[in-house]
Amino acid sequence: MPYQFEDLKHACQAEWQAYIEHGFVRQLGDGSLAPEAFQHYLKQDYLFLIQFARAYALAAYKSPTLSDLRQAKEGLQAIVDVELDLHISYCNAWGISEEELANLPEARATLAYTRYVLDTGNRGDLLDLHVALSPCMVGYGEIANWLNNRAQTIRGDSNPYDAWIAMYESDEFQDAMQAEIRWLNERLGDVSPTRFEQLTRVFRDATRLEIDFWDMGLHLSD
Ligand SMILES: Cc1ncc(C[n+]2csc(CCO)c2C)c(N)n1
Repeated sequence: MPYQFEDLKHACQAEWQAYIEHGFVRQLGDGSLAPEAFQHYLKQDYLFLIQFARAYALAAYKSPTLSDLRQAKEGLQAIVDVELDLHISYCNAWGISEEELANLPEARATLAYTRYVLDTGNRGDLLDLHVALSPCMVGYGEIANWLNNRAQTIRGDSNPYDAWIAMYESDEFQDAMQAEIRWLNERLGDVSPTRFEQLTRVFRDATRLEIDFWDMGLHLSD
C-alpha cells in the first residue's frame, strides 16, 4: 500500500483535530474572538510569513529538478510579491502600521515553529521540508472548510473576521492546497515504513507548533 497524505493526518488525528478545531478558530468563526487576540496573531503572522518565505528559498536550494525549482520559486514569489503586501494592508485595516510590523519582537511560538521548519529542511531533503510545511498549507484550507460547515459560524459583515475566512476558502487558495497534496502524494507513494515513521514525526511536530501558534494568539503570549 503506497502511503498518502491522508495517512499522515490519520497518524496524528488527535493533534490535527486540536489544530483545525482550536478555540481561536471557533471564535474567529462565530465572531467572538477578542480583537486584541486577532491583532496579536496578525502581527506574529507577519513575522511568520517572512520566515515562511525563507523556507521556500530553502526549498529552491533543496530542489533536485527544474520542476521542483520552479515550484519553489513560485511559492517564494507569491509570498514576497503578493501575500506580504496583502498582509500589510490587512494589518493596516486592523490599526497596525507597517512601522510597528517592522519593529516587532518575535514571540516564542513564532520562533519555535518557523525555526523548526527551517531546521527540518536543512537537515533533511525536499520531502522533509514539504511535510514540515504541509500543516500550514493544508491546515488553513481545511479550517476554512470546517468553519463553513459549522452551524455556529457567522458569515458576512456581522463577523469582523469574515475576510480572513474568505481568503482561505477562495478557489485560488483551495487549488494551491490541492496541488500541495498531489505533490506530497506522488512522493509519499514511494517511501518505506521507516521513512514514513520519520515523516510522521515531522508532521506531528509541525501540527503541534500550529496549535501553539493559535494558543499564542488567544493568550497574547510573547
Ligand atoms: C501560523 C500560520 N500557519 C499557516 C498560515 C497559512 N499560510 C501562510 S503562508 C501560506 C502559503 C501561501 O503561499 C499559508 C497557507 C499562516 N498564515 N499562519
